[in-house]
Amino acid sequence: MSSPKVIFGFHAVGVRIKTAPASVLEVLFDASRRDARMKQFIARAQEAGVRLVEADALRIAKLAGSHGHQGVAARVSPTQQSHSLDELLEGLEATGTVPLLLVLDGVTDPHNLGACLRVADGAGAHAVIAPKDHAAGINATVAKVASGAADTVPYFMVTNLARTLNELKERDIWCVGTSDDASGTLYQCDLKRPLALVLGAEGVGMRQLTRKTCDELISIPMAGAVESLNVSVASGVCLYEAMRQRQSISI
Ligand SMILES: C[S@@+](CC[C@H](N)C(=O)[O-])C[C@H]1O[C@@H](n2cnc3c(N)ncnc32)[C@H](O)[C@@H]1O
Repeated sequence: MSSPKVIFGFHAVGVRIKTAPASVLEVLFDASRRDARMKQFIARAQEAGVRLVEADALRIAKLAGSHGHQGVAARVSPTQQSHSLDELLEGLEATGTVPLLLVLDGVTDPHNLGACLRVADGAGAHAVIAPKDHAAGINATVAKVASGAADTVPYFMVTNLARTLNELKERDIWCVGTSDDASGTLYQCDLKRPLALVLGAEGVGMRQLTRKTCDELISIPMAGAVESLNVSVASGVCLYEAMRQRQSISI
């Protein structure tokens, strides 16, 4: 995963300071903001020993390339993803951890990818996997929307998604595809086993080959007039159902 050179927003910058302070080259903050959130942010940055630079909102907006910076932006060096997908899976196997993976087949909108990473982090997914072609990479917008999860959830972009799904199946990871026209539902599906949840692109859903490669297809019940959910919302519904089943929490 190559991280952005500039990240912005309280969450994205705060998580980077917390998880990889050495990669933070400098943090620019809007010196005219004197509110409690900014004061707390500055105190934590000082505690972590990162370089703080006072700046005005215009300079921060220019650096961030966006007005959604909340008065905070950071120049960061890329954090090297320390492992490959294989190494990650072997690590899970070695520790007896049941894999929970989110596979996104062609999600191109950075806001959707950011939201998927955020919910993957929330639900404890071990990685997000996407094809190299036809998918968004991690950029500053993704990092901002992900609120720090772009630094905590490994994102693997693979050359051939169908081949990767077959490799997951060889490792006994059950590949569950999601589509609003599938006859089985999420709630009938056993999500406690080693699992890859496969979601499709914003407009067209999963590609045919991806669909065919899945072990099972499921739908999320829709009670209203709208046919489908946004992909990040669907990711959240599926991942949290997996989390609920695994923790045997009743809701
Ligand atoms: C906006 S939807 C795409 C809808 C598209 N018409 C299709 O054929 O899947 C994006 C993705 O979210 C997931 N999704 C959305 N609503 C769903 C539902 N009701 N059941 C299962 N998956 C759903 C699927 O993975 C879908 O590919």
